[in-house]
Amino acid sequence: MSKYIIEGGKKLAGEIAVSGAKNSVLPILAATVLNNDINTVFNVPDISDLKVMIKILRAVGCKVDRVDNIVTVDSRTLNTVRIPEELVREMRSSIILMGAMLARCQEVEVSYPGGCEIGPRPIDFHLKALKELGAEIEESHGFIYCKGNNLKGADIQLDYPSVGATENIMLAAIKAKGTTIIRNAAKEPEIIDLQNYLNAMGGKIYGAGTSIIRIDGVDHLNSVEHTIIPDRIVAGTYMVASGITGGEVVLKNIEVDHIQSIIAKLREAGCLIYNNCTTLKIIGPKIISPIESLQTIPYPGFPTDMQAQVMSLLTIANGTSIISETIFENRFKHVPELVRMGANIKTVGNVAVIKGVSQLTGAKVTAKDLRGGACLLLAGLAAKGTTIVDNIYHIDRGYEKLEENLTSIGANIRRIE
Ligand SMILES: CC(=O)N[C@H]1[C@@H](OP(=O)(O)OP(=O)(O)OC[C@H]2O[C@@H](n3ccc(=O)[nH]c3=O)[C@H](O)[C@@H]2O)O[C@H](CO)[C@@H](O)[C@@H]1O
Ligand SMILES: C=C(OP(=O)(O)O)C(=O)O
Repeated sequence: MSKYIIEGGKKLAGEIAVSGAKNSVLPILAATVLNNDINTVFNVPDISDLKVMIKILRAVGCKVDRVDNIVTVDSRTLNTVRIPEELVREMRSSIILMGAMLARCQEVEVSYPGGCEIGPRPIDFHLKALKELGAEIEESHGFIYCKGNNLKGADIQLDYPSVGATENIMLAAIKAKGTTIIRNAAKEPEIIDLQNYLNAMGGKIYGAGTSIIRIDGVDHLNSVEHTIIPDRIVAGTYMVASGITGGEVVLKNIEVDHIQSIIAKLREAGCLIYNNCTTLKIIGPKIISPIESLQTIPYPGFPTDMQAQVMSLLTIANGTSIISETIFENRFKHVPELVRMGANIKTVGNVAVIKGVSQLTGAKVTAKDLRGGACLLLAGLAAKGTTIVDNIYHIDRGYEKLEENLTSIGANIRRIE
């Protein structure tokens, strides 16, 4: 198993260009199966989840070419509606293929998805919504068989603004007869990116970024070229790297509007942040201030995908911080690992109380999920001595050239296989 070895205590300084967003590229690549044509996607991050998505697309017969960060998918050769179980289980986003394949082939067979171990992650909203569009769904032995010869637009009320369910409905409804309305839709920037991709294909979708999305079904979808938005969570992770090391880091290729909630909390922690629309400089404080209350909330609230990374910063704040994780039931698996490094954190249910300590110390710790792994790496950058982070395949799911980027701004980090 690959590991990171980090010698902590180096101030980071320099410039990093942020990659394309994982949580945008995966649904958009799933959407390439919608038409019978060739689609090109730019600014694709080099992460392991992308490799899984490419394998899935090839497994259903698409021809996929990847040159640097450009991926071309020829979906004219799609030849099966069965998505291989071993690939679906590797990655949560594979479930988004359900809506896309249903729209393209009127049929799909898929197993329950994988993803981070951050809670049960049910897909009942997805299945209920697809049924409302007219799909017939059977579930047995962990497989879902879905048929939809005659999908019809529907008025769908989501119980929660689920990102994945909103995406699945957009994909399934794009070719349905008539109009679909999604109420209480997710408003994340990745939903807007998906709408832009689908509309460039000839879709008629309106309202992404608000809580009501309208999809007017169309008959034909054409070839498309699309550039993925910058990854707001990768940007946030590098911002914490600068903050926790008292560094001075400039980030390029960001969308400042997408990270306002992260900027606000890092300012509360004492970081100095200067930005224009696409570039941001973050200077870490000499003394990190605690954050009295941080709650993870659907966009534009503070993202659950940044909870662990900000917790690492608060472990060395000058006082007590409180974090409430409201999206996922089990997203504190990094806590016992941070405690091994000398952090003082107590959790009660979905609330973590973090009493800042003056210094973390290097230790051998294990990544339990993607962002929790990134949080341990960040803690290692600030800790005294050597930190070994095990199971970094979790981190590889979502970060491109992480050790190269961090080394280029002064970190002492290396990967051993
Ligand atoms: C709202 C939110 O922040 N969503 C995050 C979620 O998206 P992802 O699409 O994975 O999850 P959802 O947005 O669907 O889930 C939000 C909440 O709804 C529940 N739920 C969801 C679907 C369903 O059918 N039934 C159900 O009960 C989930 O258990 C969770 O508590 O994880 C991604 C990866 O970490 C993040 O990038 C997204 O920002
Ligand atoms: C948990 C994450 O991803 P996934 O939903 O793909 O597991 C994440 O991006 O933080």
